[in-house]
Amino acid sequence: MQAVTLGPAGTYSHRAARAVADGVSFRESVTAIVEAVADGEAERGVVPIENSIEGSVSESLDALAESDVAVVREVVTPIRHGLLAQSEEFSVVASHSQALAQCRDYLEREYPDVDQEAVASTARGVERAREDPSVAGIGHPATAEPEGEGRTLRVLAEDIQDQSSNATRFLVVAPESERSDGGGKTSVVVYPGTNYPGLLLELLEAFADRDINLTRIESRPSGNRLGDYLFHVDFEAGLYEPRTEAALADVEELAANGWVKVLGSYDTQHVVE
Ligand SMILES: O=C(O)C(=O)C[C@]1(C(=O)O)C=C[C@@H](O)C=C1
Repeated sequence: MQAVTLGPAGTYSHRAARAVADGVSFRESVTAIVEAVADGEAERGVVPIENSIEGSVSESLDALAESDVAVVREVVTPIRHGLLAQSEEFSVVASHSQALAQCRDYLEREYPDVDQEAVASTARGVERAREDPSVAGIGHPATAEPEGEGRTLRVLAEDIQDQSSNATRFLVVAPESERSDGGGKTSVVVYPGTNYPGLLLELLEAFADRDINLTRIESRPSGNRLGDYLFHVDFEAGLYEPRTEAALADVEELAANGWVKVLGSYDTQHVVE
């Protein structure tokens, strides 16, 4: 199985993708990854969806809501950041915005005068540090060694994330035709297309009445107008279960003026390294 994920080589997404695919190639954004799967260019895509410190990756949520793909697995992996540079003498830290945010307190405490630069991925920041002595990157410590040509960086500090138990959840996306009914979890996106007192309560009751545990609910702007939202809902039940069918029938009814996108059922895989 071939997968596309966020590049270049050495990103945390790459580490997650390696656990589910034999071959991995790269794109520059999560939107491009989801599009590659939707357009049939790739069999699988691996995108970060949520981090235990920084919360949701909104670009991934929006790409899932906008494209016709299925979710076939989730991968949860610990994120332990290192600070990598040619020497202690740097004036810029370059990394993915999520990684910079996960290390906010550390950077403010240890390097208050250093500028922060958001780049497309942690590996892209490490690449910048390899080329430029005034730049440090934040990334997996193993990326201090280049995969091919290039300078080996010093690992100036390890475990610099603001909470020791930092973890990111990735979703594995597949073509829509591979959507599965089997699995312990299911993801749906609901656009009610209406707004009245108690709407959200009714949405939640559809699951509560069937004793289905929600693991996440996240609202995102629909993009149509201010105050108009769609909801990403993840829950602990499979589409094959009658209680899920009953809950989703209620959800379809309350979204009669909008739409419900069922992304599919899947299981969780924990990847330690
Ligand atoms: O830049 C990377 O290494 C990525 O794979 C992206 C990403 C993210 O978007 O959250 C993945 C895991 C970490 O939380 C930090 C960055």
